[in-house]
Amino acid sequence: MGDPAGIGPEIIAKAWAVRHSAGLPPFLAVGDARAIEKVWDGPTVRVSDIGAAVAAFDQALPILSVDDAGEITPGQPDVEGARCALHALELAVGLVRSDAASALVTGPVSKAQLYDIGFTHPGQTEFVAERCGVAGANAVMMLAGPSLRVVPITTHVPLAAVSGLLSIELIVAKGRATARGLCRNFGIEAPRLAFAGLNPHAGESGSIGREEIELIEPAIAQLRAEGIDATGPFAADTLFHPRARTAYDAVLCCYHDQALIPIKTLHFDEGVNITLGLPLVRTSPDHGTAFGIAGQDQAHPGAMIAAIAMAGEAARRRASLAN
Ligand SMILES: NC(=O)C1=CN([C@@H]2O[C@H](COP(=O)(O)OP(=O)(O)OC[C@H]3O[C@@H](n4cnc5c(N)ncnc54)[C@H](O)[C@@H]3O)[C@@H](O)[C@H]2O)C=CC1
Ligand SMILES: NCC(=O)COP(=O)(O)O
Repeated sequence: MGDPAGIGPEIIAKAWAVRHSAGLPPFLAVGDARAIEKVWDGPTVRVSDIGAAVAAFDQALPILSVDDAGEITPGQPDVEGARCALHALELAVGLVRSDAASALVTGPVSKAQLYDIGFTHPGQTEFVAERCGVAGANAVMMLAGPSLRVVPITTHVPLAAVSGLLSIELIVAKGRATARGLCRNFGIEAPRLAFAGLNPHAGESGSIGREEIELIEPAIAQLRAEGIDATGPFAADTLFHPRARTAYDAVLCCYHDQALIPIKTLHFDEGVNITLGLPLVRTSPDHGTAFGIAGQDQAHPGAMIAAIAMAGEAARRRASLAN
């Protein structure tokens, strides 16, 4: 459910309300049931296992309730809410890791609130990866919309640290995991990866920065030697217009905003955050807690609906690959 004071509860309820027209697979919410009941007056049912959730899904939104969020006031996050969000995340990861559920869809959490309670991971991506025993470099944050998929190679780090964090090994690891993830989760058999440069004009042959020559080009060469269709580095400013987007299946970007500005500009109400490289399927709406509108019935559920739909499709595709 994410932070109980954010818009997570509302968009889950709104997704349930359109479950038939959106063709969503059965799902249950994990979190404090009161957070949903405060912002929505539709039918809910508290369940204690997945079987009960599936049986109830048609009639009411099933909730595996973690009743420990304290006083919940939409728009006003606090420490108890952050602890409840983390507790719910841990429970939900366990349900999927144990195969009781087929996929994990996380709600938006407040990173600042989580850091305040001692959360040491940059985000939920790295937390879930660790719980699955996957090294951070091999877990890929992909943001996907109908006409664009992007991957930030570095994620929640200060911009000033990006250049020092980029390495040939990291770029190759992200490229490999992205190619494999596009195949397993999206059914793209020979994915085309484009790499963005870090510097203006992709470094202008080294005169505006050397990361392209020293790091990105050698990484692309290594990926190509492994049979992966990797191209670039391209100047980031001309990578996202409609014609450019027909030439690749995903763009790997050097830092967070280089990737997230184009996807949120194009697909804010339908963007999905999917973690590649995990043994399980994890998706999330590609937006945050939106505390400023929580509890006001203003939250658009589109990205949550798309995240649930993508999780269902990826789980089905992976199951068919395994058989
Ligand atoms: N996957 C996750 O858990 C994510 C969590 N966050 C967290 O969210 C918190 C707030 O971050 P912000 O940068 O303010 O981003 P945000 O996405 O929460 O809000 C940015 C703007 O978009 C609006 N907005 C967001 N989702 C909306 C929706 N579904 N319908 C209508 N309007 C919507 C908000 O009202 C606000 O004006 C931060 O603490 C951040 O850590 C941010 C991104 C992803
Ligand atoms: N901006 C994307 C984002 O914050 C995703 O974070 P998380 O899914 O790793 O928690």
